[in-house]
Amino acid sequence: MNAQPLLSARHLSVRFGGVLAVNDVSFDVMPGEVFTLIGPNGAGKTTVFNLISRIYEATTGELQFAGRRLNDVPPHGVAALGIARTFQNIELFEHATVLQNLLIGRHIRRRTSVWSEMLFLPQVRRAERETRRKVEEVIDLLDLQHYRDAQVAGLPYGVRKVVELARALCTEPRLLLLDEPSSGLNVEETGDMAFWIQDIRRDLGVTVLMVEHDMGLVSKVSDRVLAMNQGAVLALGEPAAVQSDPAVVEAYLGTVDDVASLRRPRMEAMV
Ligand SMILES: Nc1ncnc2c1ncn2[C@@H]1O[C@H](COP(=O)(O)OP(=O)(O)OP(=O)(O)O)[C@@H](O)[C@H]1O
Repeated sequence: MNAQPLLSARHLSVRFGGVLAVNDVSFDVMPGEVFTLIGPNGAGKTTVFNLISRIYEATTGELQFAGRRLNDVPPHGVAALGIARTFQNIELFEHATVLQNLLIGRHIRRRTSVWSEMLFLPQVRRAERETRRKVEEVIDLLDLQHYRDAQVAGLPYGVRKVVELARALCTEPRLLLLDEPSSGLNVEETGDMAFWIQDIRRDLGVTVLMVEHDMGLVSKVSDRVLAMNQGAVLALGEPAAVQSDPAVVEAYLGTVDDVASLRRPRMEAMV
């Protein structure tokens, strides 16, 4: 693994009125890894994503992406830097086809000017061919051939999640932010999602930063996990170590005493 982090967060804090949504959070995401944020509801995970996407402004702290300070980049400049994201609630053009959604997603990579587009100059034709090639590569990778010309609105929820993933990949990101990729999926679809994430990392070399609640998926695909609670970092390390960390168990289930009292009735029921 390369020694330079792709994404670096230092002492990030965000305050919304009286709520300290993110409290002095620091972490590095290394190139090629799958790094996952976990934590109970309201822990601050989505706020961290919104800081990286530049939707929110940090109250204090710094973000760097590929050695560049992110704090000064406007929200519309983030994708062009090589950061793509999916959302907890899918955000696609419902009345367009899968292919059209992917072509729109790809469009931000285009470097051709309006004039050259109007005149359909050779560089525009080249860019068009390259766009098609990339979109078809993503369709093949995520096995979407069957849905290429289908309207998004008519697709099952699980397929729409994969289309959203595909659209993010069409921008050829270096960092992919996945906000709860398993939300709304059944067990089988969640298993498929784990394979897609592993394929994306292996075949495209894309670094993944994910927020996820499903611990099965987290354990399967993550290299490292950062657990948060009430805005602050609780634990950082390999998935199994973080999940068994007493502070993490307590944050999810209440105090250690609460956990013990939850267990007792079941033990008694067994005797
Ligand atoms: N725009 C906002 N204005 C005010 N408070 C906010 C805003 N966004 C988030 N918060 C608050 O910040 C805290 C952290 O919220 P956040 O959505 O980041 O948590 P989360 O860990 O992503 O939770 P979940 O797992 O439920 O999505 C919560 O108390 C939330 O109410």
